[in-house]
Amino acid sequence: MEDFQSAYQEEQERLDRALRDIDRQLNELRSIPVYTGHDFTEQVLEAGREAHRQQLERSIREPYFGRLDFEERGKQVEPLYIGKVGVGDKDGGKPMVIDWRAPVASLFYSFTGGDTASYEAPEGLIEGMVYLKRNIVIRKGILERVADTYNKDSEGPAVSDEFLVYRLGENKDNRLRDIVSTIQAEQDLIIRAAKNTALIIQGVAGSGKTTVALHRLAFLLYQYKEQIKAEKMVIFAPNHMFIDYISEVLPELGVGDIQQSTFGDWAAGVLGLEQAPQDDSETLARWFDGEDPRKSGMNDKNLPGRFKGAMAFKTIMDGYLEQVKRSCVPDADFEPWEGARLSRNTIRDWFEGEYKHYPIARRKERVLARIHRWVEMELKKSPSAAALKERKKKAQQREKSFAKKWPALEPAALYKGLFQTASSAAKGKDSAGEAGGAEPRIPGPIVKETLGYLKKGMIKEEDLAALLYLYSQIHEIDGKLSFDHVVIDEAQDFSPLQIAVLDRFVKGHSFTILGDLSQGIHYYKGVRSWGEMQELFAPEETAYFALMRSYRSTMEIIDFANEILRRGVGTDLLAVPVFRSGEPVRIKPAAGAGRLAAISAAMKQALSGSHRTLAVLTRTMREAEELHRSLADAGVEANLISGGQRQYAGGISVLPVYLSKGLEFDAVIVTDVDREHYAPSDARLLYVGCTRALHELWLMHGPELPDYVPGPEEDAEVRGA
Ligand SMILES: Nc1ncnc2c1ncn2[C@@H]1O[C@H](COP(=O)(O)OP(=O)(O)OP(=O)(O)O)[C@@H](O)[C@H]1O
Repeated sequence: MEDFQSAYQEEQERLDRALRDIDRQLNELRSIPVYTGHDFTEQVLEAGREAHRQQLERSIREPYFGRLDFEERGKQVEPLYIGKVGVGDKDGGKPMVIDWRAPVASLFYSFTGGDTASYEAPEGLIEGMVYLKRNIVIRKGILERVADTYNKDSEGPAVSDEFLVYRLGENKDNRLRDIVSTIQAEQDLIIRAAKNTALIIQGVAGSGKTTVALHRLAFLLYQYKEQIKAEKMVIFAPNHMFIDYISEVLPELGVGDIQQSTFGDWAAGVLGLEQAPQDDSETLARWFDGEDPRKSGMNDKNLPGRFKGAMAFKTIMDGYLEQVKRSCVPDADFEPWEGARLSRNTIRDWFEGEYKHYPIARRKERVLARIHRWVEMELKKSPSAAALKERKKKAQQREKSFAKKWPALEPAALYKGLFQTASSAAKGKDSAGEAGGAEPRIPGPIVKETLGYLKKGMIKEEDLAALLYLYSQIHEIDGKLSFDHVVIDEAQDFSPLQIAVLDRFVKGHSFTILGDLSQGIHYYKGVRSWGEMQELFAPEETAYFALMRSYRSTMEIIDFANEILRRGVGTDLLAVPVFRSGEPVRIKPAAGAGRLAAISAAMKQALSGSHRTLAVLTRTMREAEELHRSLADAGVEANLISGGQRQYAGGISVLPVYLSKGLEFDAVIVTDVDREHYAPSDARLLYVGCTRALHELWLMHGPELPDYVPGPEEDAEVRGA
């Protein structure tokens, strides 16, 4: 106790000094008149002062969150204070606060006990000894808490989780938050991994994947500030509501301007589509409301989304593109007027020889421009002004009609051509080889269905990766379209082709790809193993990480959800909980006439404590709508969340499980947990629902629980296990 008091006293004194110093620096900066003139050098200096002012203003509210006493070999022990923003000493000496992204700050995260500690600095490996690791909570300039997670002199555990558990026990509002003060060693490795590597991260539910990805972006911007720009980085998220949910983290970390998009929106922009095709949420709604092709005997290879996302489909497209290239140049000489002729062989030589290294649409452009130049040279040979005028007119018309003889080299036209060729080949009008249909071929039902809607001018989400691939083969991907770094969240729902296509838009395979195979609920698309994505890169271009610890939910909830996975999926990707205990999982009957009353009672109880967010999860959108209506009739107010939703408001939400992916709530009530709603193949879906809960989980069940759900008595066993 005495120790604690002296630590608190010490930190209070140090904080007072730090705040006085920051305040003095701020006042000095504020006393310099703001420059509004036109001198460029002065403008740059003013921008620098403004950025510094903003940093100090952020810093004065919470200057730092951690302290590490480190003795670098051969030097003296020094207390290092670590904050979200680095603050220099007023007199230009040692920094008063070290930015959490600086090399030395990595020790604060990576040190997990032991006699020596080391970190990578630009000048090489620095070794030494850690004496103290301390978490310090400061809010609005007031010291609230001091907690030592390591003290070399104490007898306690090497590094304690106490502060982490305190942080995890807090209730959440409607936004994801930064975790700079409690980043764990295994997360820090990912955050600080080198830029030019395709990182593939398998992380159990609640292991911090989304959070880690956002911190990694902030790290990359700090570490590689000369090479990358915020506006050239993108995070692909599953839907707009999720983008809203994560929108606070980057500003909290002092980072702005990073693009946040869905794959569909971005693809629509590149392809020049007026709007993104049928939103993923519509496909999901249809799928979960009953249109499940597995029921009509469609297998994995015949599922359009899986087929069109496979690398075998790229091979088929490559075959077709080769055919287009071969037959692209019109099989005719060009004759601008009688007596002048450019042979088809010359034109083909230009196309296939000189311009070979250009993408195909560029080649066509170049050839047509060259023909035009040739015409101009020929025109100069005209015998008279009248002949010149006459020839010019004719040549203009004939150049136009010659250009029209070329096929339209645009992704949509080529894509349709591919399916038309495949259709003719299947009808035996054409040989399989000429159809670009060298094995493997496009399955007949997919050809028929796709052609059906392409002819009506429609495009589906499942076609986007292929269209972008064709785009990348036809056009140059210029600087405007390329990225410095790409983050893909919920990557288990991405196809290998999507990643392969994105690879063409990103420099140096600079990817952070995160997902959880146990949450792969989109059976009609996505990957079944990370190997499918690793294969896209050379071994030295990629690295794989697994995050097994789950930080979101209590031990009771994680043990319960693990059991669903163990029984229903048979996977060994089970989450390891942080030692944080809470309420037992409640499994209550709620069927027939008493269903609504039971759900309302559970909601009331779940909200009786300090919980701020509650989700009531149904299996389908239709059921969510019905339940929301019934609750409103009974006077219970809640937000209904549907597919197109752009914002997440917090409070009480009613939504289908599949839309809750990526989100989290203080308490979760999953309704209708019975065999009718959750088939044997739905264990992953139920797992997603259960792992959304931070502190409390309720399962409201019908007559018979699915086999993979532990019953009320068994749950006690699961907990005791
Ligand atoms: N090191 C940490 N310290 C404190 N909180 C953490 C830490 N890591 C993760 N969390 C918290 O755990 C929760 C889950 O994080 P996040 O949503 O990023 O996980 P996820 O792996 O993307 O989850 P899911 O796959 O289930 O969507 C968040 O509340 C986050 O703040």
